[in-house]
Amino acid sequence: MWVTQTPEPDPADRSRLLTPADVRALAERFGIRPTKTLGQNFVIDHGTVRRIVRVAGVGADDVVVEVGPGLGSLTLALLPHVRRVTAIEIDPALAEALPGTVADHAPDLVDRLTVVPGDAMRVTELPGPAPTALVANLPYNVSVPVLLHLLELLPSLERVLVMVQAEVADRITATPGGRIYGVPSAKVAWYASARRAGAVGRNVFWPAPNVDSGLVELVRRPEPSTKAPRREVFKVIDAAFAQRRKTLRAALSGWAGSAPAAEAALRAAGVQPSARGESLGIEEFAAIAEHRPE
Ligand SMILES: C[S@@+](CC[C@H](N)C(=O)[O-])C[C@H]1O[C@@H](n2cnc3c(N)ncnc32)[C@H](O)[C@@H]1O
Repeated sequence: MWVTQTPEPDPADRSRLLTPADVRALAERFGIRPTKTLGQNFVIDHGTVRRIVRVAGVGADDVVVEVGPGLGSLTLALLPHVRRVTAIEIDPALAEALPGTVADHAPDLVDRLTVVPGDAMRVTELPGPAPTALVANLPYNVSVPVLLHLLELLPSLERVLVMVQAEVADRITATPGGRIYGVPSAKVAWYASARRAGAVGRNVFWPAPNVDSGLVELVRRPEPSTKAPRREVFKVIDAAFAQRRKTLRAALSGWAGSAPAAEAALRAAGVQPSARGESLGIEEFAAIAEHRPE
């Protein structure tokens, strides 16, 4: 269940959150040297994790998936407010350490936590009740594929609040017609409506990344009504943006088999063959996929 505003947490919650000194001490204790390849930038700012929880609007009925709990900064902020947190962590040392950290900082909440060690892009099922929300500070190098994989795998996810690189936040939330509208914007639109939900500076992390971050909120909506399977629609999107400066007639000729076949599919879908992919919404991509020549 979604509440429009989460009440301010009890001030006692603050003592459960990780301070900058806690984060460094935990990393030291577990021998964690943050790596760029795994996007390991840990949040050291109480205000940021509390803000993420507040903007996510999660409440006592929510089963939250968190990707990349790291040392537990966001996990500890989430646990007091929700029914369960299922945390998927690829780094075995971090996955192993997390229950102990939660037991130390919030012993009464450790029963609400399930840690799933592994790659969030490869999970095929999750233990426990169906998740209702994804709330995460995503690893930046894989944020879009992780998001798309979990939206597809977990139809019960109603809402998502993720922190991603600012530029990626712009791309996910872009609407047709602009220069930054592209594959992430169109594919995410298959599942959800997206909006920017705030900016976050780089200094809230240890180590600080070279870029600022942005919050993105997604709200699940019905998939476009089309007879074409999602994979086919995504093939059209990939082809349209692989050569985004070309007309759709040219860009989709490989997908359709020839330029005349692409033109026929576009006309049947009510799309101008001289248009470019950046002008199309998800419904139009779905209509084109539906008219793929036999
Ligand atoms: C940006 S850090 C966020 C850590 C923590 N949530 C925080 O806010 O301090 C990203 C985390 O994702 C983990 N990670 C990276 N790639 C992953 C993947 N494919 N699946 C699951 N976790 C991943 C990293 O090990 C790291 O803990």
